Amino acid sequence: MAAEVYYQAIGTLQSHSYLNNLNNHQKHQNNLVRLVARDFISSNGLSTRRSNRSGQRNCCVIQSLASQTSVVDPVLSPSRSNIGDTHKKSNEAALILIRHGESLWNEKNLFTGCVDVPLSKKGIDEAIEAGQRISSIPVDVIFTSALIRAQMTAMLAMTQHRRGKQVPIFMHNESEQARSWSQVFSEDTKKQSIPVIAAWQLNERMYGELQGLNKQETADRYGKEQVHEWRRSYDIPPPNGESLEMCAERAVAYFRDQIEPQLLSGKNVMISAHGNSLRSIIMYLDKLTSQEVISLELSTGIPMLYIFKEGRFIRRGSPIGPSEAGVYAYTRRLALYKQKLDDMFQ
Ligand SMILES: O=C(O)[C@@H](CO)OP(=O)(O)O
Repeated sequence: MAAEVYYQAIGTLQSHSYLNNLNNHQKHQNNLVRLVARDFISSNGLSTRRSNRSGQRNCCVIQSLASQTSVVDPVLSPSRSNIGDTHKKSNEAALILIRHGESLWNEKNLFTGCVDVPLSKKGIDEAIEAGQRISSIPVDVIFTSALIRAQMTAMLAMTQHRRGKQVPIFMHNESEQARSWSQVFSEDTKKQSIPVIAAWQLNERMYGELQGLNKQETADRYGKEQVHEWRRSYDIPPPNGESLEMCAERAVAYFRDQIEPQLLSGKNVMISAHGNSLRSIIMYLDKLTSQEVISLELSTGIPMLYIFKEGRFIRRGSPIGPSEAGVYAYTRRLALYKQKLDDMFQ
């Protein structure tokens, strides 16, 4: 008999907490659940029918055509970690995306774009909480934008990680001198570090002449619809700024050229970036259309986990907390990593 699984019951998929659309929250939540379900289904050879049971509007019922719907993968030891494993080539890796915590300009409701503004007090707390949520997920390499709010978020989050001796270290490759002056001369110390790579290509989309303007005042002046078009349409740029499409050209190209090879080699990657650079990357990962991406909203400081496996990205939601069992059941590799951390810190 075919097994029936409610989408929300697969581990603890928390896509809804990742979304923060103030006006159409529920509608977008349903859309995203459908989109994620569609991807899950296509990557698992399943078919769908919509539940008509009351109270389950968000649940896309997945009916397995196969005899099982297990999300547990073959045994693979965790990739390089501080707990004594050697780095093994693997076709599976974790990918964590985090939009930076609230910045001082988010707090003031100002268009920020490429202006380099730090986190607010609330943003600092959000980054620390994000770190707690992912503290038992392996991270081998970190990519951040060149902007301080994304870098603060990554570093604050990593202060919460249970990684033991590993230390995140910014790579300075901007010149030969920077490279040479930041060299590490101990192989052991190198093994105990997590490279942090800052790339301008992951920066927030450049907001042109809107940078520094108040979002509400701009809507009052130019009209809500015009401002919504500037903020969320795919291919309409704000005055002298980048459209999401333009932002995607550099952010997705960077992801494909620099980040995918890391995942392919089995390294677990964290990316700390921005609302729009991440929307463009998620559009690529989840194969969203230019219509679908309009309703994709990301909250500040909420991490999202993907599993990269056999060339596919499988969205696994946002871990609620470090001990959330469901997240670690996604793959045996994650479960083993967490188990080793638990044993170490007993
Ligand atoms: O101001 C910005 O840079 C961005 C993200 O905060 O705003 P928006 O919500 O329009 O994408």
